[in-house]
Amino acid sequence: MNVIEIHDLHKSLGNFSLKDVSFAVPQGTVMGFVGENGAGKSTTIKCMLNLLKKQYGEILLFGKDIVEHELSIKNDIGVVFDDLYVPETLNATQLDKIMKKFFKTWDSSYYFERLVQFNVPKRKKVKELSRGMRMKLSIALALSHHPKLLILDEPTSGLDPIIRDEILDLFLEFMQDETHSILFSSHITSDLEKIADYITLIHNGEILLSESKDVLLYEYGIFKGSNEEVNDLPEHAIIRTRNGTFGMEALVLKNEVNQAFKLEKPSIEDILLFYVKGRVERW
Ligand SMILES: Nc1ncnc2c1ncn2[C@@H]1O[C@H](COP(=O)(O)OP(=O)(O)OP(=O)(O)O)[C@@H](O)[C@H]1O
Repeated sequence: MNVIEIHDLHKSLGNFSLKDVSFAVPQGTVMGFVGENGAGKSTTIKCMLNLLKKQYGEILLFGKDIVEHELSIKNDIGVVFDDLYVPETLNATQLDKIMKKFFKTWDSSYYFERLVQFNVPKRKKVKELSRGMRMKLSIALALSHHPKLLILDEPTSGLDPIIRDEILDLFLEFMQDETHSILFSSHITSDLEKIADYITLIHNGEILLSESKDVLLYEYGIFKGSNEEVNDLPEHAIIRTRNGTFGMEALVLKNEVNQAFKLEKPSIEDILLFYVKGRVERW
């Protein structure tokens, strides 16, 4: 079963548009949603949460249309944005009282346990918390009505590597329940490499790739050589090519290439760069 299904989503904002965006997130998995600044990640997420009205297309969460079933669907979702957007003079204890009113399933004792686990002070005002603390508070708020799906829009951007790592561990802990799922938008590919099962790449409002991370990491290879050597690769093995520092580079399907060609193992970042900056043809 897919917890998220997006079919042909279209949305224009000024000069920018999402163009027939389609992808799915299977239950029990983490989808890394990646793209450079302005690629359309937040616009897609806002449409998914019905914060922005789509022009056409279909968005199903837990198999139900988000526009028709917004309230019931939102009970099962936890959302974390790139910052904590609540009045800055409130503290974590006051936020508990507010959240109780929004969610029938709000679990105060679970929330306060998370604050202790994440070392977030209960009585400090939001404006007095460090950025890392605010994000941890944001995650505690997103988790404490026991959602089945987390939608995370750049939750680790602007954080140092230690806090980022701690936060990724919190998401991995959430994934211990096999019915849980995450959509994680980021442009930090190393975070996605650590946590994601699938990667969806958006570029200029279009989906360029949506694939299992293991397929990308273990079935793709990079060949570096001269133009003539790249020309010797079988046509159907080549996914993208680009100019390298010394000649040409080709992203290829490993199994389709003769072992005489020495291939390097790509990182997720390499693959994304090939898709965004590379060419489909050889030259
Ligand atoms: N309200 C708006 N009116 C006009 N254009 C908008 C509006 N909101 C966003 N945009 C434009 O839409 C494009 C996509 O923005 P979006 O925030 O979805 O990108 P993103 O992939 O989330 O980028 P980032 O990583 O920088 O957050 C950008 O070019 C942005 O300037």
